[in-house]
Amino acid sequence: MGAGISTLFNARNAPSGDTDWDLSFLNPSTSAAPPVARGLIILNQPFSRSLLDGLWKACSWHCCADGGANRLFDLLPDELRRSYIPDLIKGDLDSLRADVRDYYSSKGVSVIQDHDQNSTDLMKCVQAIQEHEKLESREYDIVLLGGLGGRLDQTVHTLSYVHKLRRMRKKVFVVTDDNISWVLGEGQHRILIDHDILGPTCGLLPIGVESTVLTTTGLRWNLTEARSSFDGLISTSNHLVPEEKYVTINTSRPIWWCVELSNRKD
Ligand SMILES: Nc1ncnc2c1ncn2[C@@H]1O[C@H](COP(=O)(O)OP(=O)(O)OP(=O)(O)O)[C@@H](O)[C@H]1O
Ligand SMILES: Cc1ncc(C[n+]2csc(CCO)c2C)c(N)n1
Repeated sequence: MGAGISTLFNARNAPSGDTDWDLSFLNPSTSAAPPVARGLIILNQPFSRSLLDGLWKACSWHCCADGGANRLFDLLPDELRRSYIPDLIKGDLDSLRADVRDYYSSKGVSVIQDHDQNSTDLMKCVQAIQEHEKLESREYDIVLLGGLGGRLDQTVHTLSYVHKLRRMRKKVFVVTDDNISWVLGEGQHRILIDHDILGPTCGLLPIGVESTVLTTTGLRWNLTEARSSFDGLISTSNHLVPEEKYVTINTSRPIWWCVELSNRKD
């Protein structure tokens, strides 16, 4: 594959469909300054302190989707709460508690109520990050904390919405205590694997497409020009190979890729 290290953090300018992925922002022991701007959207789902700490540091803009602010507030001890002040709380605000709203308002956080009943709080927050990008004239990768694995309708919404966001060529990662996952657009991908934080399991999920043709390297059960579909073959419970530095995936259509996060329980 043609893309070298210099394009690692520059996927938007990479040749279409030829993308390198670096997840070093997940590793708290990686001290390098963030090479890209990232926005964190905290959704209303449980998450651990260690996951929050890592993602908070990796992102320069922080937003809570409605009840996501309750999660942030409740997870932090009083003396630490003031070190984790989001830039924005946004949603229809049917979940945000009054005490949480009062606390963050008193710290100067914008709390924006959007009553639109045709868009979810997740969508409202992505809209906010787009507005922020315009103001700052720079693009942000997006990290969603939560959104998979709770209510099935919300989970499918996250899968669908992030699948649709790929058209904007944004990097959108969905992170939970169990997984990091994102949509690989059609083409060739090379994913740098830090075995200290990723694995052992992973999956390639043909959600939102009729079918896709996959060729992989770096997995225990590789695929070669194999057609995958929701109604047919799906690679679940696959494994990373400990000796392999990269996983490569070629896909003819967009596909959800997920990889387990290790050492994340606290
Ligand atoms: N059980 C869940 N499973 C998965 N994601 C969730 C769940 N609950 C909330 N979320 C995510 O967190 C966001 C904020 O949720 P919150 O509970 O504050 O509002 P909601 O009324 O449930 O969501 P919405 O208004 O978006 O329908 C949601 O937009 C969704 O992305
Ligand atoms: C066809 C259709 N189905 C469901 C909803 C409900 N809905 C979707 S997003 C949202 C906002 C939640 O904060 C609500 C209530 C709708 N509008 N249209």
